[in-house]
Amino acid sequence: MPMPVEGTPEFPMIFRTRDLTKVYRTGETEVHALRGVDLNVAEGTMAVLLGPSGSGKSTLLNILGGLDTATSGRAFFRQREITAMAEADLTRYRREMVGFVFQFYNLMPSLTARENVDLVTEIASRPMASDAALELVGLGARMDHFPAQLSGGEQQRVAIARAIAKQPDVLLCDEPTGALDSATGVVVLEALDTVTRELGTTAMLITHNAVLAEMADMVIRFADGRVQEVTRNATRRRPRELSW
Ligand SMILES: Nc1ncnc2c1ncn2[C@@H]1O[C@H](COP(=O)(O)OP(=O)(O)OP(=O)(O)O)[C@@H](O)[C@H]1O
Repeated sequence: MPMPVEGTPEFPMIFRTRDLTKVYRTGETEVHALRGVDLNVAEGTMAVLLGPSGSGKSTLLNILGGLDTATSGRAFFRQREITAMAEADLTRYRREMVGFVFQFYNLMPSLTARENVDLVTEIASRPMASDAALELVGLGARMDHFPAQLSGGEQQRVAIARAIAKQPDVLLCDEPTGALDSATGVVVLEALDTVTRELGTTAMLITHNAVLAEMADMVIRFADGRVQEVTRNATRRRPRELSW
């Protein structure tokens, strides 16, 4: 079957970047974190980003998510140029469109799982119910538990529920299983896989585990601040089907 032509109305892009660069300056030192990134990510894609430590993966995700700004080049979210947004627009973009999941869960220890998710749903414009979000990640029975009463994997699933409860258009995940053993990691990735399939959410997932490439539609390999290679899988496999 021929590959669909990217960027057509039938196959629209959610993210596009053109010659995106990022230079961090600390005193006299310059770090070229991104050295010209050109990338197209189609709507509804599960993208996995692989590459050595320091190759620029987090920097790219942070710019796409409006947490950081580029030094030069352009990045678009659909028809909107992220790299041209003023601070207030970036904040609105981030709040309405983007869900983040990080390696560390950043839950409020004094709030239950449900209350942690409520924090986001209360300020979102079209949230799903917190209970429904927690059900989606398999924590329906644990909604009234505090973070200290939950395992690491369960806490990360609360963080995923929190990220998806506002029904973001895109979910950006920076090493979400980095702090978990592989058995727990599979459960967390299953939750991510399920919610993104059910909600049709585009996801970009940074990992050091090359096995996870198989759960992606699109695999982006980074090296030295550049996209070294983009490959596509005909089908995306369930995390539990992967051999770890
Ligand atoms: N805020 C910052 N100030 C200065 N340098 C930074 C900053 N953030 C990142 N860098 C540098 O930019 C480069 C790219 O970092 P980045 O975190 O994007 O890489 P990464 O591929 O995500 O790495 P890892 O897999 O270790 O998370 C690194 O050399 C890093 O030290």
